[in-house]
Amino acid sequence: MSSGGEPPTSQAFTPFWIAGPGSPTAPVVGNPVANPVPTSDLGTLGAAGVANAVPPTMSQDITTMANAVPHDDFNGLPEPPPPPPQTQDQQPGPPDPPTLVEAAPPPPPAAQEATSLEPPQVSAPPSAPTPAEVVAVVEQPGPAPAPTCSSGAPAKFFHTPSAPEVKEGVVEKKVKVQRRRLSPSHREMIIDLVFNEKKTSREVARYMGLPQSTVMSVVQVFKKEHRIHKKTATGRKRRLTTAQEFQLFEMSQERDNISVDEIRTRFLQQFPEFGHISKTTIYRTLERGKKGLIGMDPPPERYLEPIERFWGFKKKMKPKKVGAGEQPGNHSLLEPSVSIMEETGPIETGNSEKDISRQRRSLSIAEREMIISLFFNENRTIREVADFMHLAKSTVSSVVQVFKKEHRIQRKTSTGRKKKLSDEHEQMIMDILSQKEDITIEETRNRFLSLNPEVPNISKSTIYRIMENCQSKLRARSDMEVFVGAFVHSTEENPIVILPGMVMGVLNTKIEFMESIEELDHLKAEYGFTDSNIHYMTPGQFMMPGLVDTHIHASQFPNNGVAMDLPLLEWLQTYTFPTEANFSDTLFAREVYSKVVERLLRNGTTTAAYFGTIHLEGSKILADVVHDKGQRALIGKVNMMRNCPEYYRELSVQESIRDTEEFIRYVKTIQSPLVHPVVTPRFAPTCPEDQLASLGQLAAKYGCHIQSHLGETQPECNWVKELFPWAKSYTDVYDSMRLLSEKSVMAHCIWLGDEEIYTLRERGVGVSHCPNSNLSIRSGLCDVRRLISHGLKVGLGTDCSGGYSASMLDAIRQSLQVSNVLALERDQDYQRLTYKEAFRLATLGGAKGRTLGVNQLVLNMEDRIGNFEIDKEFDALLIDVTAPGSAIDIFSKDTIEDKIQKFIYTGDDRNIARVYVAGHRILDLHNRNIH
Ligand SMILES: Nc1nc2[nH]cnc2c(=O)[nH]1
Repeated sequence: MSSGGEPPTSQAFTPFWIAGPGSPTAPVVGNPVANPVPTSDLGTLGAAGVANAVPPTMSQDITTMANAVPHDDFNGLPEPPPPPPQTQDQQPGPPDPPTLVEAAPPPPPAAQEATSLEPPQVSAPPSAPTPAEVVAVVEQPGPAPAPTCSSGAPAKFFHTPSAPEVKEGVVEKKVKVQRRRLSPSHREMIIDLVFNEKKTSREVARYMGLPQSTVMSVVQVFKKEHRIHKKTATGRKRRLTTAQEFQLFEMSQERDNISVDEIRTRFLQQFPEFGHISKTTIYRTLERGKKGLIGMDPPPERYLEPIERFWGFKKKMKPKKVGAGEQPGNHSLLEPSVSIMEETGPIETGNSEKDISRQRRSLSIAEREMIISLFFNENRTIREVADFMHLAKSTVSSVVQVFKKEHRIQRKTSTGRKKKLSDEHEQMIMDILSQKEDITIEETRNRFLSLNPEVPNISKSTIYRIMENCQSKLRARSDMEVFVGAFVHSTEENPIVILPGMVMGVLNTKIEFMESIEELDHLKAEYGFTDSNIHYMTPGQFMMPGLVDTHIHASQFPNNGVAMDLPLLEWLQTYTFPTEANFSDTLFAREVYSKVVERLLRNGTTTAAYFGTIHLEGSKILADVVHDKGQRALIGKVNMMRNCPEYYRELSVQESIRDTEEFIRYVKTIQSPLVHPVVTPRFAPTCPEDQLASLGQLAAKYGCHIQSHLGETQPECNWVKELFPWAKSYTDVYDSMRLLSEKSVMAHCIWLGDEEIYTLRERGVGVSHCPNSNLSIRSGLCDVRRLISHGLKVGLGTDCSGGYSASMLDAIRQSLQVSNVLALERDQDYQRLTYKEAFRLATLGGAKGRTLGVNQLVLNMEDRIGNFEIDKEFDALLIDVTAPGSAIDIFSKDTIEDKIQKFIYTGDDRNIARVYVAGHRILDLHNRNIH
């Protein structure tokens, strides 16, 4: 248990700035709003805290607050200098960075920047913790991730091949690979790379060190066995070969102004067999070309380890088997084809039936596959194949004949006719496959055979076939979804881009293509989808990216819409801490968290950065609920241990770090690509230095995001000055504790000096602008224009329940109103936020600074979500401005832009017809089906 005990039960109400130390009055568990309570912790608040905590009166109105912000915009001025380096003569500094008991592993990339900073060279403040007080983050290996496949198919359908057999005595590694017989695991690897990873046979061949024809023939045999025609079982487009990719890229380089249409025409002239190629494929290839990635595909990670083992692996060569009638030196079952071609002459053959069949039998599997491939795929004649492979024509012909026969007669393989499995047996295999996530084929076979002793054997490829059927059934449900109609999103260059008359394809989790409607037939041909896959949007519908709430307290949802009468510090003690204390009750936690996640999804929030409470179990429940409901999220277990009530605080730094580490590990074991832990020190006043420093280390150790509050109110800022007298600023407190990095999100950031803004920018920190909360509890007017023009990443947050609405549409509107108010107070040149910019803040996020290079999402997920770029995850909302009963009125003269604007200003959840996260439809208004 994290909580420091049960809340006291007195219902008396005394504002905490009136109540003296030792007069803790207590909340009632249940409805803290109806029974507002003072802090029980005034003693720790300190005199200055009390003085500074006096709520700002209404005389501290908009004018004074706005003017209090140092607002020299840097528009038109040279880039501001970076924050000056700290020197010895500066004020007393932060405590020494904590020492780890055991060396922490090198920080993950995102944390590296912060970690590599020099610690401030200043003397320790009076309250500096000793190293022993700082809790060490002890390295413990996390659980190994279960195997997954990049195509998103369940991990159970793939298994890592074991190291292939290698013969000793062969010098060239490549030759060594080619000379061995293909093991079943190699075949599976080939199948996996081609069918699941969509690698070309050339790429696979190069990667595995095999002749391309061998790879092709394995693929061909597999396709035949599984009756896969031209297109693969996934219905996925045919891939370009590396040579074709090069061709496309070279064509694009020939002239500056060459059009994609022209490239396409020329490409199809050169490769008429290709039939159709979409513009998306061409764009994507050109992109890869520009980045120098063509031909550079790294192998999927899961194969690196076995392959490395393979390269370093020396195995004793098996004694060469020489079959009856075979000449030593001629090729045998163990002799691979390449060495035969390179090292031996043609095989001596007689013409008798017996000789031919003996020769056929003695061919290696790879050779037979090569024959098949050359004959069937490359359309060589028997004679050409025989010449090329130094074999007798009759041998080649007999292999071809047998292959033809075998594949016309169902499931007859080279090992002889297989007994067809009964339907019950097939079903049993499917059951075995689905019982365990990461089951291997070998294990499946063993289990099956032990359950059915009457079955003498079953081949791996039969299991593969059953598995493949199983998979295609699974896929059939989630195969490509295609949307036709209007799309709206933001890019770095334009806050709103409207794309009417487009067609977008979504495959599994990602956006596969986005093209003009004229391309529909091409795309159908290329991807093999039909009208049944297409959703045609009505004129009242459009698709937009999912909304991203960068700051929300899930645990404050019970207070949503109440208790707005006190300013931040009093509001926390009176309403918020008592409410959060209730989350020691796990049933209550589940009830609230289910409701808040559903509410957010209904309102189109596909990604959220959540604060939970200090409770470990409750925070785990939040992660579970989010995962179950399919939302993308960062989940934080809150850390706080001072200046908060005794009944709601962590008891020690050790406990805080231990529980937080357990929480991080727990979230990681969920193994969801969507749900991640975020280290969450509540804010500086509630966290002493040693706790902050240990949390900084923990975040670095696990490569976690970090979230907190910064510069929300003036009393809070004054208080921080007193609590951390050594710090240059509030921001410096977090910076000194290694809490600022590209993965950090700081909420509010209203009362920041320029130096603090530079620091945030240098560290790549994202800012969550929470306009509703800033107005509702009167914290101040955040000048977002100032933050953006200084190069900060900014997104929007609802900050429920400081803000009274959990809807991001409300956050958009309030951000515009705050900007309007600022504009009224500033000179004429002040650039208000436009509705388009606010839309971008709520989806992609904003960053004008060129230091970051690209438009970065506050949650550091810009490579995955935020807009409709190809290959991004499909997090999207289908908006219907004509939804029955909605608050929007549409007229015949309304343009698509009017409709979008009306939705932003007057729409609500009734207009959000569907919600998609990572390609999954998790809400459909017509079915009301949040899972
Ligand atoms: N708005 C807001 N600010 C905070 N600062 C510290 N805690 C909180 C909180 O819960 N809400």
